[in-house]
Amino acid sequence: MTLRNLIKRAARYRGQLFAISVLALLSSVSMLAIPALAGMLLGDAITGSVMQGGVIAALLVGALLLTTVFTLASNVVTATSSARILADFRCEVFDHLSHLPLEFHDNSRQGDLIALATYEASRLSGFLTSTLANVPAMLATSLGATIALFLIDPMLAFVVPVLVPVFYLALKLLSLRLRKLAMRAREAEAEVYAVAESHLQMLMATKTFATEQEQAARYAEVVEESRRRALAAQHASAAIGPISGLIAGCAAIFIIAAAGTQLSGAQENPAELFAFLFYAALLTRPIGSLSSVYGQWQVAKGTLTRLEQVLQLPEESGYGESGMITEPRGAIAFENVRFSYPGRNGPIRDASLTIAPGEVLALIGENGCGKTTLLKLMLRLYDLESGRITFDGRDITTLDVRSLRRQVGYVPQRALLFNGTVRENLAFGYHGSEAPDFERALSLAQASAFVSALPDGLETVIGDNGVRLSGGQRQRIALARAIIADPPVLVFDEATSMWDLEGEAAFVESCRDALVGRTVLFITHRPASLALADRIVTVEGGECREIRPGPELAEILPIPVDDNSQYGISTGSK
Ligand SMILES: Nc1ncnc2c1ncn2[C@@H]1O[C@H](COP(=O)(O)OP(=O)(O)OP(=O)(O)O)[C@@H](O)[C@H]1O
Repeated sequence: MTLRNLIKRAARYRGQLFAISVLALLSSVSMLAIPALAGMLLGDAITGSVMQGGVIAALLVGALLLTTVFTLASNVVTATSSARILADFRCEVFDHLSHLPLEFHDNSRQGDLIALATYEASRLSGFLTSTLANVPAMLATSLGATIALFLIDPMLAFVVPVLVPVFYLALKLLSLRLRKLAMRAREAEAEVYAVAESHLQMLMATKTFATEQEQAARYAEVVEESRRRALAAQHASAAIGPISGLIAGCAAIFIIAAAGTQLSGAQENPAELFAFLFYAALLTRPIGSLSSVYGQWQVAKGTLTRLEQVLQLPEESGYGESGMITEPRGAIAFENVRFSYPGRNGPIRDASLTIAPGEVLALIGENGCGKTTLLKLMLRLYDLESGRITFDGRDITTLDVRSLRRQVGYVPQRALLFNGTVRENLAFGYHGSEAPDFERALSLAQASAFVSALPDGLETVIGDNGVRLSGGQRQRIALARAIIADPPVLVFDEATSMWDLEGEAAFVESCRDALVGRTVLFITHRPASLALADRIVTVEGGECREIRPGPELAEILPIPVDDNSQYGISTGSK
């Protein structure tokens, strides 16, 4: 199964792999001439035939030159192809990972996936180009050397087949152990990536809790484990070459001894004796390499299995040509929606909710009741257990997910920014053909003042996750980004939770006009934002329930009734 997968995968690069094989073959063919010529040269030197010796020496230099040129060319093509294949593997793994459902990512370790897309992919490309493509040349050298030995002494015809099973058995025993060790080494290496990544992400917490020593100790622990496991695998792998070399060496001695009677006449023809010895020596090289190919194949098999495990996972459904949304209105309906995360019961049990185009709806409810989950379900980031969600009356499962998601400007609880300039971050979700209106979006998101105060304005680089900005500033950039995308539906998940009250009030004010005609869903408990809502819905016990203005709303809101009125919310108690 794995071999078939590898062949399928390698088929895409047959041109490059063929070129490597041919060059390596040519190199080994020219190399095969060397023992015969060297034998003749030595024989002539002993018998004193100087004239012929000059020609043979020239031929020998020619064979050496050819071998060097072909080996060089093969190495260059190997390096070029390996880099190409690695780049393709990386992109394929990355592309597949970004199309896998969120559920997969929720249950995976990022470090593990990064290891897969980087060093595991490089291992496989190396195996294909440096090892597999050289197998024909190794076989050709072994076969050529064996034939040459046969021609010199036919008695070997009986000796060589006897050696094959001995080789096979020794290799089988070694490689079984190697495969297990390589798998364990791979797991430990992935753990090193995972711990390093998590440590860097948690650096702020590490510093504020002053746990640098504990983190360093934890990292040293996984590094040590990885070192031990890698060493064990390398020892097993390193043993294969010398052990097979030893067997091959013993075999060469055995062959010489077995063919001793024939070679006793060597004094008359020393060229044959030398050629024979050189071919016997030449034979040990490809046999040693072929046996380490076997070991490397065991390691590559582990890598390939892991890659296939991920690459065979089905991508999110809904990526297709059909189900495009051409004239969005922004009507959304949840109909008896039920959804549970894997291994959990809930949080959404039977949620029904209808949102009209252009309506502004606030979702409230206690922590963990399922508000964010509802928004994610609307974006089809997870599949429902039962019920359905519609967009403009069409079941979202019949829509192209990209088309659906492009109708929605989603601002998550934690602003997701990357290490680029403010401008690049703002343009991240923009698909329009005209230049995006940065100024308007920044002004709506109350971000114009602070962005123009940044050292390079829009061109300021904001660091990983926008670390060089404050929490509220990050949220403003994330919000401006959603506005720039100009979608008919805007979804704000606690998007202003870090804003100062003044900024939030100004945002609400500017939204009154700017967001007219758009469907807006937002999760918030902040009165200023709630003031925007046409309706307020709470999520309770996995269901949605509308809250009418009145004492209930006053009870839910974490501020006095009088303060609510200041933001234009009617609690009905006056
Ligand atoms: N990826 C996940 N896998 C498993 N359970 C999850 C996942 N995401 C959320 N949950 C669980 O689902 C429940 C609802 O989470 P959700 O984020 O929707 O709550 P919320 O109402 O938005 O909460 P908050 O007000 O704290 O943001 C919680 O109990 C949470 O533990």
